[in-house]
Amino acid sequence: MPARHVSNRGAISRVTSKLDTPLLDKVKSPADLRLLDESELKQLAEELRAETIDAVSITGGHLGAGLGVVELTVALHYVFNTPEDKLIWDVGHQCYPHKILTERRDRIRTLRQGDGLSGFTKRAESDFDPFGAAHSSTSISAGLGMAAGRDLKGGNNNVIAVIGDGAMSAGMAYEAMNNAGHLGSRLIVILNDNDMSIAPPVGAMSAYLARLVSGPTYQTLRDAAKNLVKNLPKPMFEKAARAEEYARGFWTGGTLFEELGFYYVGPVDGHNLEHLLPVLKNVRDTHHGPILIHAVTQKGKGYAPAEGAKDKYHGVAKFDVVTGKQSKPKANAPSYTNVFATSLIKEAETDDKVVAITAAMPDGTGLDLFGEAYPKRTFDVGIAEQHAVTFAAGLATEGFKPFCAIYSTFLQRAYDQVVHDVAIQGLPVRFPIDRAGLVGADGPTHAGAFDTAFLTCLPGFVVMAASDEVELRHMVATAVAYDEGPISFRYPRGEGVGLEMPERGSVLEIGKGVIRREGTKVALLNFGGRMSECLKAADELDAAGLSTTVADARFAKPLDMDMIRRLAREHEVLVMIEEGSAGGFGSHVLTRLAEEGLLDNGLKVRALALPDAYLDHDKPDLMYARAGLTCDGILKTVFTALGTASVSAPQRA
Ligand SMILES: Cc1ncc(C[n+]2csc(CCOP(=O)(O)OP(=O)(O)O)c2C)c(N)n1
Ligand SMILES: CC(=O)[C@@H](O)[C@H](O)COP(=O)(O)O
Ligand SMILES: [Mg+2]
Repeated sequence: MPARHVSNRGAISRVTSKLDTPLLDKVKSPADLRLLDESELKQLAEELRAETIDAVSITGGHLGAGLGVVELTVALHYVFNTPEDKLIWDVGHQCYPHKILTERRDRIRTLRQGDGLSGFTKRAESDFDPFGAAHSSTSISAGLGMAAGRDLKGGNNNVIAVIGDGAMSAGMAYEAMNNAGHLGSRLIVILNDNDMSIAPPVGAMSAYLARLVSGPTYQTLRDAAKNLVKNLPKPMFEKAARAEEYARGFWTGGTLFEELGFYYVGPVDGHNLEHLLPVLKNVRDTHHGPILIHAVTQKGKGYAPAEGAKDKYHGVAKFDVVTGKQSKPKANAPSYTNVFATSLIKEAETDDKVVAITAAMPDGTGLDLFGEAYPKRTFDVGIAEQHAVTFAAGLATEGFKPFCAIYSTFLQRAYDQVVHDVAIQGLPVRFPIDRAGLVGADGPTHAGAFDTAFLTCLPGFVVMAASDEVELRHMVATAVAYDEGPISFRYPRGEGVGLEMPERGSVLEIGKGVIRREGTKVALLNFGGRMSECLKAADELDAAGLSTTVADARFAKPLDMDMIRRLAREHEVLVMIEEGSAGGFGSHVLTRLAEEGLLDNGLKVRALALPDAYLDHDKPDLMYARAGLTCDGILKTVFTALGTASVSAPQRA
């Protein structure tokens, strides 16, 4: 049964460009691009860069990465016969120039908006997107699979995977390269080395690449490369194949890649079409493989505000093109991320066992702040979530209190490590889970939908969710104090509700929830970030004469069964609400109610969770409304349970 995708089917404006782009105007698709003369491509790239900047200034999104691959995008679609030749973008956040060149320029200003273009590559969106992305380091595996499929079918098309230096720090990339080297498939990997991840890169790989790029050969080549590449033997590998070593380590010797069975070509200047085009043509026409082209680029290239920014404008709000000034909405309250980071810093002041781990997301998780306070107790392991979890487990065996901070969606990548290396051994690793629930513009690939379900099924795991920023501060303190085994606490992307914050969190009693307001007929049992919607619904239910209790479960494991039994016995309707998929909090409550016979006496019980579907990107509130997880959805559920569906929600003033 195909997975369902739910999106807003409303109309959306297709704002078109007002820029003067005479060459780009001729290019609706790569077929048009390939009609241009090579001498026109430099100007086309400049127009494409301007269009990308203008579009993202309106939509916001991932700008820096796309600016870094403008020339590469033009060269790849010019040399290769896309979409027959498969072009895969790793992570896919750099795909905006690609989308503009592949029949989507007229929609590029709908990027990341409801019913608009996805911010990543997406199969359902275009034949030019052979593989969906957004989580990093998948492109080589997918490309190798396509190459193997091609060979089985006797096909002859090329497969090209473009992967960044950051994405190359993930284990999956090596698994794929190792297999590619073994298979000897005709696969082209382009390492887009801009010496940047989201933050400056970490790890031995980035040091290795820096050596290759800074090596004397490359430096010399960069000056003389123009002549050299023009005289490059065609195809270069046939001529050099006799000198296997020479062929594999062409120009500068990418030993690491050669050992994995790749022909290494590079480094080449990824912004110089006169370098790129002959190399890509040669690689296209050779029958050797797999080949890795090491392209050196600059994230944010060609836009001064991006080039000058520490994060190279990796992810931006709408901005003024002239000044680069981003228009970020004024925050009404500190973000959950900031509350987590400041709370952890506070705890670490008096507990030197507290350490923190991030997988290449220091800013996004707030561990950049923790790292400023405690640099020796902060570890950025690169885009390597699997390693991060087991590394944290190792720290826990040494008596430390590791806070392994990974977004919900990215924690999915390390699930076996969570089970095998942490849970089964009962190691006290702490999991701060940011971006829990729906995240909005990043869409289904980044939704934090499944962590409650995949953690509550693990014996010995303590699973918490913060219903506001004060609760989050308490949960950080609780996680520091709890040393009996693994513990997680989830919290949403964005701002808190604007509460007065205690200086320091209080340690919560494990497995105990709290009643926020007392009623007698309806009970709303909330787990996580829907608390404000529950309180709004309770106001409306009270106004409709339906006295309503609101409880904060705080824990999905262990459940506060004393409180749940009381709610079930003392109310006619019990509704559980969570920002997660089925199989999580509500499912476990239902199971326990059934086991204890609490469903036998006519209790009207409903479990509100995310639908069994992938929700396309939009504003989070609209997505939650579509999921039935807002005040109106709760009201509708209660009235239907009471059989008073005809009683519509009281008309609001
Ligand atoms: C598995 C996974 N972890 C983390 C992220 C968050 N993330 C998005 S882009 C990025 C950096 C990618 O660096 P690189 O591959 O060098 O691409 P660049 O942005 O430099 O073009 C990260 C860590 C992700 N998309 N997937
Ligand atoms: C492309 C990618 O995966 C990250 O840049 C992600 O989009 C960050 O998400 P936040 O904006 O929620 O930090
Ligand atoms: Mg990079």
